[in-house]
Parts: sequence; C-alpha cells; structure tokens
Amino acid sequence: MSGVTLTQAVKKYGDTQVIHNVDLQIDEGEFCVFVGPSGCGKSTLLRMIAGLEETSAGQIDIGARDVTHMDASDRGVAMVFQTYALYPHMTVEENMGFGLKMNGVPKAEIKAKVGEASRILKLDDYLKRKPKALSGGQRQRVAIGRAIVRGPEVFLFDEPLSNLDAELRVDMRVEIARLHKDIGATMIYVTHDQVEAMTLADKIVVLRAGRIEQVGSPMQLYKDPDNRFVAGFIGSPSMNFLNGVVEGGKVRIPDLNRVIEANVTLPGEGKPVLVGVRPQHIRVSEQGDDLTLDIRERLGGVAYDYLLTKNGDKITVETDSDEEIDEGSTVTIEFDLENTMFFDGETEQRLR
Ligand SMILES: Nc1ncnc2c1ncn2[C@@H]1O[C@H](COP(=O)(O)OP(=O)(O)OP(=O)(O)O)[C@@H](O)[C@H]1O
Repeated sequence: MSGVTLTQAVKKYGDTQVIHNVDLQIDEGEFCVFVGPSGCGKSTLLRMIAGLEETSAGQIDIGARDVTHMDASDRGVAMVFQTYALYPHMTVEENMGFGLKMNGVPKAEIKAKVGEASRILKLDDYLKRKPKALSGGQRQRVAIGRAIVRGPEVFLFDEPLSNLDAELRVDMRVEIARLHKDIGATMIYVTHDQVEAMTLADKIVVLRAGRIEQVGSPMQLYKDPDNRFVAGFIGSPSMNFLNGVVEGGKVRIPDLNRVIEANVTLPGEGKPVLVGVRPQHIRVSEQGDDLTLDIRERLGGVAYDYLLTKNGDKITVETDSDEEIDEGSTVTIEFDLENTMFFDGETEQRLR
C-alpha cells in the first residue's frame, strides 16, 4: 500500500494546458476525492496517475517510486470506470480472474483471490452468471472485484456510480465506503457529485479549470472555505451570496436595504463584497418586504423556501415543514453574524 504524490504536474494537449502545476499529497490508506464542475480536469488528473494519459511536465510518485513515465500496467494501480466494460461471454468469476489469468497466475491462486473479492463484495451467489443477468449495481461490483483481485497499491475510481439510478447510487456509495474500511487501501475517486465527495472522502480536492482551489477534509472545506467557489460548491443546497458594498466600515446589502457589521478585514470604502450565508442559517420573517417568497418545497422533515430579491436573485432558506407563511408573501430574512462569511467582490477570496 502506498500514497501518491503529485509535484508540479502539468497536462497539455498541443498548446492547450488543461492541468496547471498541481502539487498534491495523498497519504497511504487515504480516501481522496477529486470534485469540480464539468471540464475542470478531474478525469485527466486521475488518468495521469493511472498512466492512461501522458504527464507533460512534473512528477508523479506512488509510494517511493517515480512512475511519471511508467506504463500503466507497471504502476500498481487498478481503475474502475463509469462503464463497467465486462466481457459479455464470460461469467462473473471469469471476468474477475481474467487479468490474473493473462498474467499467468496459477489457477488455484486466481480462485482464492476471486473468492476473497467475491466475499468482500457479496457476489458469491452470482459467480456463475454472465453480466447480462446482473443489475447495474451488481455489474459495477464485478468491475470493482476485478480491481480488487489485482491487489493494487492504489484504487482509482472514475465516476463509478454515475450510470446507476439514484437509490442504487446511495447503496453503492455505502458499499464503497465499507470496502475502503475493510481493505484500507489508498483510493482516489472522481465525481462531480458533492454529496458523494462529502460522504466518502477523508480528503477532498476541489478543482476548477485545471487548478486546485482548496484541499481539506469535508468539514474543513464546509466550515472554512478559502473562496467563494469552494463555499458555493461544498454544501447542499448551496450557500447564498448577497451583493454588498463597504460603507463606513460595515457592509451595506442593497437588496435587503440594510447595513450589517462585519468581523473581518474589509476592502476599501465603496468596494464590493459578497455576503455568504448557508440556507440553514437564515430565518424568513414577515417583518419586512424586501423579498418575495416565491415557492416552498416540502421534503418531509425539512422544507426549502425559495425567495426572490427585487432584482430577481434567488435566496434559498431551509426551514421546517410546519412554517405557515404563504407563497407569494412579501418577507425579509434574518441571519446571525457568526454564521456569515464575507468574500472580496473582486477576487472572490474569503475575507478573514
Ligand atoms: N484529447 C483532448 N484534447 C484537448 N483537450 C482535451 C482532451 N481531453 C480533455 N480535454 C480537455 O481537458 C479539460 C479537462 O477534461 P476532463 O475530462 O479531465 O474534465 P472533467 O473534470 O473530468 O469533466 P467531466 O466531469 O465532464 O468528466 C476539458 O476542458 C477538456 O475539454
């Protein structure tokens, strides 16, 4: 088992640079998740570690080995893809053991390894079936099994759950968390689903346009984001951002017709700031008419109120389902300074 270290890793396609000097340390046994919007370079970075994409500059180490220019098959990694790519004419057992068979591993050893993977993944009842007789979730378990039997130092997952329906995704997410707990291997996992990132990761790497925005544990990123991008990306529903402007050492929020205190170092008079508040830290109040309660969604235990400012900007508020204010009412919001974050309106960096 080994950790993974990226040092100034760069990827270019011709003149287009898609990964910009990434430095990253993934510790041995860690579950590391790459998240970010479509096109930010998550898959490219994973494929560079796997050896499926050449690294244009910089270095990749797995454990103590520099693998930057090594073939994928020599790196000691196993990758699980979004599409399972199982051989249709082979049984589950044959699919899982095929890589070992090609490498000339003795039959008895293959059987033992497949048996162990099948036990971990609860596939014992399916070993003699062909892939077409399996559900999507079972097929993905076979694909994971195929990775396990190879005994890799590092598991790489590229959006492995995105072809599954919502309910199955939750089940498989729990399975993958359990697998990590059971075998304790280093795992790197790409997703654009921030709930998957929050629930699975020891360490989240937030990427944007080929650069790392922030690295930290899920709760570090949630509680202490460095910039507006991370603050808006981590947490569901997303943080609200109200436009503000510095006025006499405080922040004026035109949409709420209100000036609030700020316990941070603000930019100069007249400069823009963004006031960030999470949906669960806002209360809707009927003592004002700055906003309109547009729609309420009741999910059972919680409800979401979608408010509109006079400019048509949306503010999301988490409430309990018993709240009785009518849709269409004019309202305002209250929130506490201790649950408010401030961001520079120009650089979007967090103000502290
Ligand atoms: N062969 C290629 N030639 C040129 N550009 C490419 C090539 N492959 C990928 N890119 C670009 O590299 C960037 C990163 O792509 P990548 O697939 O890693 O993103 P991603 O974050 O995994 O996105 P998604 O979530 O949509 O899969 C994108 O802007 C993409 O257009």
